[in-house]
Amino acid sequence: MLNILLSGVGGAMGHMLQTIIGEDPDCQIVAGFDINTDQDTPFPVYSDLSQCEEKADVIIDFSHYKAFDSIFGYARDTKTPIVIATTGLSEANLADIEAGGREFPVFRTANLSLGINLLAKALRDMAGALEDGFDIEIIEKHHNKKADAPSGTALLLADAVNDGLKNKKDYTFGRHGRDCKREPQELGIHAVRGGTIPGEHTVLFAGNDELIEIHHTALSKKVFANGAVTAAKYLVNQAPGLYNMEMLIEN
Ligand SMILES: NC(=O)C1=CN([C@@H]2O[C@H](COP(=O)(O)OP(=O)(O)OC[C@H]3O[C@@H](n4cnc5c(N)ncnc54)[C@H](OP(=O)(O)O)[C@@H]3O)[C@@H](O)[C@H]2O)C=CC1
Ligand SMILES: O=C(O)C1=N[C@H](C(=O)O)C[C@H](O)C1
Repeated sequence: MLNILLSGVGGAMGHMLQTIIGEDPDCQIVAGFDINTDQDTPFPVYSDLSQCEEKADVIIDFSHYKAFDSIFGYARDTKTPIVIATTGLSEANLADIEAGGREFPVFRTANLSLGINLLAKALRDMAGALEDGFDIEIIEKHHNKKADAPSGTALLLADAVNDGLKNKKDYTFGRHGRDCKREPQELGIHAVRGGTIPGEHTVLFAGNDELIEIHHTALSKKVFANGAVTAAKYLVNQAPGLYNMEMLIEN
């Protein structure tokens, strides 16, 4: 039985994880973490993890960038493997993750779907081949409750494109004004928010008289929750290090 500490219990993903883990005979949630501990759960929820007496095999974190120091600090102190799905992390947070990976297993990805990660791989190859003459723009659409913009996935896809380019692009976040003509070195990233959209990402390669559009739609939040449980099962068997979805897929 895999014992999980769930971070972000009261959030949209926290609720989806409780459903998915509840249906999995090989996993259970033994404790939770959230800023709000007044949750209707069969396991204890802590806002201060120094109070947590339960021992988890792995932590799954879908919370908020402001929660990062608490949840990651607990993982580091207890050497508990952690799957970090939260987006909007700072450069300092990423440096902590890098350092933490030298001491215990750390899995981080901005998107736990198989499709987005296969797409990222394909974009790395495509970008180099289309380098000359194509302008690249990324458009992401999410629900109206999303805190961060652009999405972590849009940045993941932009980084994958840039990895494949000899001449790296500069990211331009949105575009408005009377004097903002597109420059060739720009890679535009645009965020749309509304309703309950679970997550859509489109990468445009716009050339002369031709347009390539590569599109991914998450049809529900389930795809992320299932991906998180798969990542947790994979991570508990790993040595200290940094892990991501591409590594899991290739495993
Ligand atoms: N990598 C991936 O595949 C995916 C990543 N995500 C990411 O996961 C994160 C959560 O998403 P989602 O569930 O939709 O967001 P929600 O806003 O619905 O949930 C976030 C939860 O974290 C809690 N929280 C907020 N601030 C703190 C804090 N300082 N300390 C502890 N807990 C806190 C919230 O409490 P309260 O409501 O009281 O503020 C809430 O319960 C986001 O960063 C999102 O981008 C989402 C889906 C897929
Ligand atoms: O907040 C969300 O909902 C999502 N966040 C992730 C992101 O920022 O890329 C992943 C997914 O698109 C859903």
